[in-house]
Amino acid sequence: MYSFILGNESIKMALSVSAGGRVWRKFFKTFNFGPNSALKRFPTCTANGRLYSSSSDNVLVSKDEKSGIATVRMNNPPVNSLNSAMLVSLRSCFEELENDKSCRALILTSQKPKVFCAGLDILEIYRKSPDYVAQFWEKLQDMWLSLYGSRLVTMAAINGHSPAGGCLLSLACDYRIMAEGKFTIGLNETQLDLVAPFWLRQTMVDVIGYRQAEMALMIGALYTSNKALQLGLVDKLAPIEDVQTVAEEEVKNWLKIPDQARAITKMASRKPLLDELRKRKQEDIQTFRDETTRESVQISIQQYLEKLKAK
Ligand SMILES: CC/C=C\C/C=C\CCCC/C=C/C(=O)SCCNC(=O)CCNC(=O)[C@H](O)C(C)(C)COP(=O)(O)OP(=O)(O)OC[C@H]1O[C@@H](n2cnc3c(N)ncnc32)[C@H](O)[C@@H]1OP(=O)(O)O
Repeated sequence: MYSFILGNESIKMALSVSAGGRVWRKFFKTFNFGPNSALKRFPTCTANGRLYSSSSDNVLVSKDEKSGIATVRMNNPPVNSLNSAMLVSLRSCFEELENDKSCRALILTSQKPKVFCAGLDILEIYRKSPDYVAQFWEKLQDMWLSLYGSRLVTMAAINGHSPAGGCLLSLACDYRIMAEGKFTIGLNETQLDLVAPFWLRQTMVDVIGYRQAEMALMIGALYTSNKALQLGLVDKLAPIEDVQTVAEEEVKNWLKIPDQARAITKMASRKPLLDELRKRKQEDIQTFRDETTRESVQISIQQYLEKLKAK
């Protein structure tokens, strides 16, 4: 019964041979997984189990065939900022791993220690056309839907700074291990005169609770690793050189839980937010386009960029 969850077809197969099939059938009927749901897609994994067909090397993937644990390393120097190409590569990588029946978990980390991800590439929203920023935002939404809605165990191995979009990636995972030391994490959008969208704000609330999230979001707080651990924004700390090993150990613990029960439980708790974004996708894109192209916001972004360069 507890076979991998690969897509609708294999779920149906599992149900038909299972004594408890009726229960699961009722579950899937009740939750009516949407068109983008990881649980609904049919797998298209390659014959030899190797995957990832991106033509660029901004995302590096390695997979341990025995354990089914894939490591996804962001590789967009100098700071892994999320530009359009990066968002497309990440999404395609997450989807390919999702559809690889031998993959059970993914660890998301940075190829360049000290910076996990500097967030959205600010240049992608500076003096760009409304259509361009709209397309950019949709790429972010799609990447997030694929990571947050993944059937896999997803673990963020945060081996450096993780502001804004870096924190977004971390919050979309199931568990967060962060490097000890001077590194920071948080949703600092308001410092750039930006407002985090509802789906991102909600993940912060879900992880650290309403009061702390409300405060953190309003002041655009960036927390040190220690403070982040105290708040529950990350789950564990490790010396920077051990973050990957600790993540692998933690994943192995998670993989002791039967995949199907774990994934269904995860989806049951995440489905409302996934559905809400799917439903309000166009409205969310429009808000982003209108907000970011506003002259006053463009001036704030320009000032922020100047501050970054002058650092
Ligand atoms: C529907 C909703 C409607 C409206 C909402 C609108 C928007 C919501 C968006 C919400 C989602 C997420 C938003 C974001 O992610 S915004 C990005 C925020 N990021 C940051 O504030 C981080 C900025 N960077 C840093 O603090 C540091 O770079 C960092 C990560 C601590 C690393 O420090 P260090 O190693 O010292 O590296 P440098 O600072 O010297 O940077 C090297 C180089 O990279 C440039 N750079 C850094 N970060 C970015 C970035 N995010 N985008 C583009 N470029 C970046 C930096 O300027 C340096 O460039 P140089 O040319 O000087 O080498």
